[in-house]
Amino acid sequence: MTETHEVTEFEVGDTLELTPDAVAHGGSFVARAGGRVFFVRHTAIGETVLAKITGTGPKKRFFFADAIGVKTPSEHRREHPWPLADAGLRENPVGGMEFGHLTPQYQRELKAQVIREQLVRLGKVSENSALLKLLRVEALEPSDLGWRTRVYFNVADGKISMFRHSSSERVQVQDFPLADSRINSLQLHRLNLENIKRVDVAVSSTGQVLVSFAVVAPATPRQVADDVEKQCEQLWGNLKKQNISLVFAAERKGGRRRGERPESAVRGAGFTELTEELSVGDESLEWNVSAGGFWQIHRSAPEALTAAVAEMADLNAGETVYDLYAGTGLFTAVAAAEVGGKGRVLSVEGSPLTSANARDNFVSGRARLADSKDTVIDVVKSDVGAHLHKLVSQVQAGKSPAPDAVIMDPSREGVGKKVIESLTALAPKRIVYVACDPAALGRDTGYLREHGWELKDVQAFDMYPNTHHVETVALFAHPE
Ligand SMILES: C[S@@+](CC[C@H](N)C(=O)[O-])C[C@H]1O[C@@H](n2cnc3c(N)ncnc32)[C@H](O)[C@@H]1O
Repeated sequence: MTETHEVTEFEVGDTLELTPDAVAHGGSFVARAGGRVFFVRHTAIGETVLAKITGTGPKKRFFFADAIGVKTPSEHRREHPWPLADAGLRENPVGGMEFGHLTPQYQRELKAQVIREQLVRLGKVSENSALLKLLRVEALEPSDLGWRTRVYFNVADGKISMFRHSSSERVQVQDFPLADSRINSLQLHRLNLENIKRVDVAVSSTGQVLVSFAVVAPATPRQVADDVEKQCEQLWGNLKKQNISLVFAAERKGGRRRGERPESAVRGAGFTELTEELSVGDESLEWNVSAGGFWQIHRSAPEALTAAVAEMADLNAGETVYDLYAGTGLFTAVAAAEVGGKGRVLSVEGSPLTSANARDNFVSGRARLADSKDTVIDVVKSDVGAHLHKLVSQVQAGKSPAPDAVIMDPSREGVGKKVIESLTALAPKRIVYVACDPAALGRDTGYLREHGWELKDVQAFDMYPNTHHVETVALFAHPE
């Protein structure tokens, strides 16, 4: 017998009462009403809200909605730390702090639920697995604010601004509570930024501040630089003494023509790269990172992630390691010290700028410890999939050493099927997967399991407090 359910027709703009019963990947919550599924933002599991429908899925099979009023609040609610991002105070709040209305501990519980759900649903890991039952998302620091060392602002009417949640509408801002206090203390909102489209600010662990301005044509970086530098000096005093550098570059629109040299201007302290540092015992590792090059954005991420990766990779002296999606070489440096002078590390990164940073960091020796002084480190600028494809035949022909372990830390889209096929052919003993998107990790876990790999360990870190994002580190190996 077929059961029939009455289905209510809904339209964008309708309001209705909803009580979510689960958290979804992406920061919304799942609720059901009138035979339909709703993905509701700015709420929590178990609370009843008045929600307004903001969009629909294909054939109106599901709907997107925003909570616009709370009828029965969750016990996990708190006052949002940033009124501009508080959906309780305004419709269409500023984005970037979509979990701010929830206590940090509850945010971490939700993130753990999302990781578990993606690993079970897409990765086909058993929901009864002890690894998933024991999974907790660890806080990196006591405070859930002030952790971002990299922030960008758009410019609207000459003033720094940020986008409303899922919108291209910009709102002028005075500060950003997730930003490191050194960024907020610059009071960038006091600058008049005519002819500037975007401002990127980065502070390093060594106390440098790099402010990059994207200049809109027909104005040129040099035309804009003197005026902005003057304003910055009035606001912050002598830039060299303050260790602040200003970089002005033409806004990049659809890439540049071959051979075209971008005009740029540098003012203040004059550096265009930041030096990042990580203490390791009595020594320290250093990496130079260009403006626009990749570095982990949470202040404590390098320490937490290198510890988790080193523990899971469990490297031995003399081993060969691949560090894929290697950035400026954070994990390459740690792996090189573990495998020592008789080992080797292959560091593959696709961005020309970031890969050039990595090369320089290892050639100069700044990212080497005494133990890795003589380690062979090959820095390759390439797409990971394309390079692994080439390596499979080289390794099989005995022209290149097979990897004992692979570390991979892709961008949000994950690694995909082809990379996993190549890795399976290369047959490392361990694969450590650092994932910033639980859905991509879930999907890739499914592919890895299809190729005989087993999930052996999983740890998660709250590297993005007050947002729905989370970082997961997973270990895969073949069954014993
Ligand atoms: C999340 S970052 C990780 C960087 C590094 N592991 C770290 O912790 O500093 C991912 C890096 O992968 C690079 N990347 C993304 N897709 C790539 C691809 N298909 N091939 C090579 N590199 C890629 C990006 O440029 C970025 O530097």
